[in-house]
Amino acid sequence: MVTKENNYVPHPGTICFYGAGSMAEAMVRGLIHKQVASPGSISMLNRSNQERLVFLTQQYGVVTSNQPEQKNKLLSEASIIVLAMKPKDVKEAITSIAPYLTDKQLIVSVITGLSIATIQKLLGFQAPIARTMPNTSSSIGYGATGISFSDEVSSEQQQQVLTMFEAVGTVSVIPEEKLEILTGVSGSGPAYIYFMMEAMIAAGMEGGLSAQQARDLTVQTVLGAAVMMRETGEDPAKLRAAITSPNGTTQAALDVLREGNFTETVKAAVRRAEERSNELGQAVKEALQ
Ligand SMILES: NC(=O)C1=CN([C@@H]2O[C@H](COP(=O)(O)OP(=O)(O)OC[C@H]3O[C@@H](n4cnc5c(N)ncnc54)[C@H](OP(=O)(O)O)[C@@H]3O)[C@@H](O)[C@H]2O)C=CC1
Ligand SMILES: O=C(O)[C@@H]1CCC=N1
Repeated sequence: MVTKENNYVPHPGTICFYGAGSMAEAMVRGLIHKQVASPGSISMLNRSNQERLVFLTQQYGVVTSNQPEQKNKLLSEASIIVLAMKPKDVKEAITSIAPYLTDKQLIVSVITGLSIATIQKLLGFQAPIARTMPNTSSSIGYGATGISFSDEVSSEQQQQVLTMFEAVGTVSVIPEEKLEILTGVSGSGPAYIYFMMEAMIAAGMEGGLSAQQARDLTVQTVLGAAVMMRETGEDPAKLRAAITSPNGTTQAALDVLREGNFTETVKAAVRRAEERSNELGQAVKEALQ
């Protein structure tokens, strides 16, 4: 593999998001809110959606573009490039920006399943890469992010990445091969909880609560359970046992969940997300061969 240089000197502290969708916005919102980066130091680039860029500029005051020349300049000048497009768009997107990047810039990927080796292959040089798996709760400072660093990432760059993600939640630095199962737990995880909440709200409304009451009660219940687990440090099974009176309502409800194979179903869902992450990465890899 080759190293690479060009005539641009990256501006320290500038972050360029290549891909301006849900995950990029969640991070930008968190970074600005926590004052880890100023709006003027952040650029957000996409393929074509102009309306989206207008919204992002109005909402966050960041620099945005979908114009090739301006995009290439913003990419060349950024010290950190965050890759935030869907796996299906990766090949075209990364190969098209590779000529404007150098190994002096840090690449942060939030792309599901895409390995460090594949990103370096697409770039054509040995870039320093932080492969991450955040989740959308980063937008309100409650994210949970897994990170693996390539050997080329300096300790100063590692610290920059940790600062970025710790500002928007918790961080687990883990070996790259564990990022897939982490995706199944925390990357996709918020969606499982929302799914459960949707069902609780629907049941509450079907039983006669107003939509607002069902929503408020469900939100407070999930919030209380999460905070309880964090604050007490207790095993969830013990917290569950404290609610479950013998022959009471909770036991009756949990019996219904068991009849529906609740534990096995949730585990299978997490493992399927892990497997899907592998499949997504493999598809990009195969497209390169
Ligand atoms: N959403 C989530 O909860 C999480 C997502 N991720 C990962 O983050 C990545 C992004 O996901 P998400 O934000 O949901 O996706 P979105 O579909 O919301 O956004 C994708 C963005 O990529 C842009 N894009 C696509 N192709 C190109 C290209 N060739 N050049 C420039 N920009 C391009 C799109 O631009 P345009 O609209 O103009 O086409 C759009 O702004 C994915 O890989 C996903 O796996 C990781 C953790 C959690
Ligand atoms: O569904 C996806 O592919 C991404 C990865 C984690 C959350 N959303």
